[in-house]
Amino acid sequence: MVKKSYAKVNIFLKIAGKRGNYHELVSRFVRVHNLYDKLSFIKTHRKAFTIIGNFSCNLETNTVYKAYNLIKDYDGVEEFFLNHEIHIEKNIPEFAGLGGGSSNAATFLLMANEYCNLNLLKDELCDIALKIGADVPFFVYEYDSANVTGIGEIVEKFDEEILNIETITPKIKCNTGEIFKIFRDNFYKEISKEESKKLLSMNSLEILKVLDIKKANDLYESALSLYPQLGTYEKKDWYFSGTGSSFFRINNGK
Ligand SMILES: C[C@@](CO)(OP(=O)(O)O)[C@H](O)COP(=O)(O)OP(=O)(O)OC[C@H]1O[C@@H](n2ccc(N)nc2=O)[C@H](O)[C@@H]1O
Ligand SMILES: Nc1ncnc2c1ncn2[C@@H]1O[C@H](COP(=O)(O)OP(=O)(O)O)[C@@H](O)[C@H]1O
Repeated sequence: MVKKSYAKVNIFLKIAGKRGNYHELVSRFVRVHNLYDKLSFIKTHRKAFTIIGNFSCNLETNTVYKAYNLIKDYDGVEEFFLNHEIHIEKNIPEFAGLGGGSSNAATFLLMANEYCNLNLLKDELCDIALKIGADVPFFVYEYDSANVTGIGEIVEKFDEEILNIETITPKIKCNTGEIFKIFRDNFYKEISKEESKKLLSMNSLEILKVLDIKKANDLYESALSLYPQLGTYEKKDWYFSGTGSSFFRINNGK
């Protein structure tokens, strides 16, 4: 019972509006094939819910624990996790804009659905996923590439060639909430409907040909103003994922 839990990057990330304290996104999410954690369920006699892994967070804030709490009342789930430990081999850096925690929660839901015979449909898993975090639905659908809108709940598969993505993650702990706040106060702008339609229809390689790092990610300038050290990692053909701190480039055809 082992499953890979992939990282993602945001090829582009634009803001389309406000929803309460949140912001609506227009974004292309793409799975990073060579960067993943591994989740496994291993039989145990411990008789207590257990997650084993190299995290900086405590159990209560772990996304996998949040996911467990949302499904534990389904038949057989509690019993299953009294008898199986969850092991997570962490390779995706945290606070990285690579969605590691969100990906782990989605992978856990997919595995629990299978091994506890819950028979939940993807759309039902997506409703649960959204309660954990905005990026979790993307990972539940297991698409290589998708257009993601709303605050993350609208996920539409995008057909394109598999991208060979290289990432670097500076050791800078970017705070997502702080970055959105600076954006709202100092850099706020909304993408137009026409621009949004255009980007959502273009493939990722085309998009990156026409956008530079600042135009591709509306949150980059806000992140840079909070964490100026990020600027030292800026290089030609590299882009910024989510709220950072990771930069990425595409190596297809190189
Ligand atoms: C912007 C993205 C794009 O992938 O950044 P990364 O986390 O990947 O870097 C994500 O959607 C982030 O989602 P997630 O990391 O789950 O954010 P949350 O923990 O839910 O939100 C932390 C805080 O950021 C702000 N927030 C988050 C998401 C959003 N669409 N609008 C917001 O304004 C809110 O103030 C919220 O309290
Ligand atoms: N299973 C998990 N793996 C990694 N981080 C987690 C997990 N559960 C909760 N977190 C917490 O989530 C935050 C980072 O989220 P993560 O998804 O790794 O990165 P990002 O939001 O930068 O893409 C940190 O506060 C981290 O401690």
